[in-house]
Amino acid sequence: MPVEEFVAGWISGALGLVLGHPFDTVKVRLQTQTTYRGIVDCMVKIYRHESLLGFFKGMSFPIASIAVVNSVLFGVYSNTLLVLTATSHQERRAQPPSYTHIFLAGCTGGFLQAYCLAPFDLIKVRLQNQTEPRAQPGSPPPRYQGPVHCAASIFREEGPRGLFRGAWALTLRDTPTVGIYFITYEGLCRQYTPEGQNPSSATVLVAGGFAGIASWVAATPLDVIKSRMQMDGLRRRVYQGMLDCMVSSVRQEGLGVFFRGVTINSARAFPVNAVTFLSYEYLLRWWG
Ligand SMILES: CN(C)C(=N)NCCC[C@H](N)C(=O)O
Repeated sequence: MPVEEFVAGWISGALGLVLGHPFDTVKVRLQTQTTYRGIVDCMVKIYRHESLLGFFKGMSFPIASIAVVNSVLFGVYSNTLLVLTATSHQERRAQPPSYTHIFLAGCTGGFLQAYCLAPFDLIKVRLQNQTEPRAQPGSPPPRYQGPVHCAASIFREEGPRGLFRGAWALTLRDTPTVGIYFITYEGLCRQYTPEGQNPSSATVLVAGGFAGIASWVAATPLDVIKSRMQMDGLRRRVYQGMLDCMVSSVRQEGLGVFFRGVTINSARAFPVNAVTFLSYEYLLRWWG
């Protein structure tokens, strides 16, 4: 099994993650809290109360976990294509796989990465939602004092299954949308690249960026539900399950609730995935 795809997936994912984390914090707050009037209001409040560091809350765990999550995503995607089409990454420009194969390989990668991602994503969302400024002498400490403390507290208070809260919504969010992610990327690269050649850097950047936007727009409804399920149980359980969360969110906030955070999600998705695909492609060409 070729391992380069796993390593390239890890490095490219880490670069994208650092670039996109501040946007991600704003998105999570908008999806789960009702105190903000919009993106700008949320950004100003975070900056005023929590300083620039507020935007980077909850980033250390995703950085540590990206090695597993993104390498599973890209590694499983590429190796599934290898099984389906008997072509390696280098051979795929000359013998392009069908869109059905790309979609199936993307869904497989999305499904498996969701399981690795679930506990890390939960901890990230819980930490991002802590609105207290950095600990100051005399002020009460925030509920979670860091990722390890957060993981241990969830384990103690909610049991081992608590670490997988929201995992179903996450799996449903990622399985089809990662298929969309790779189809959009490949489709755009093929459109703007002469047959048999490698796409140029500009094409990779644009195709990666739009793949990010297309997949995140499709993912936003379940992203909202996933974030709410992950925050549920913090004080008391509000939702009986995913369906109950959907129904009560729509009852209280209307259908628009499914598109909470879609603008910031898209603004984040473009640069993150442009950089992710560019570094992924170049690392593989370099090693190839
Ligand atoms: C819509 N979804 C779930 C995706 N497209 N997932 C693939 C990876 C996305 C990238 N790490 C990011 O954080 O944007």
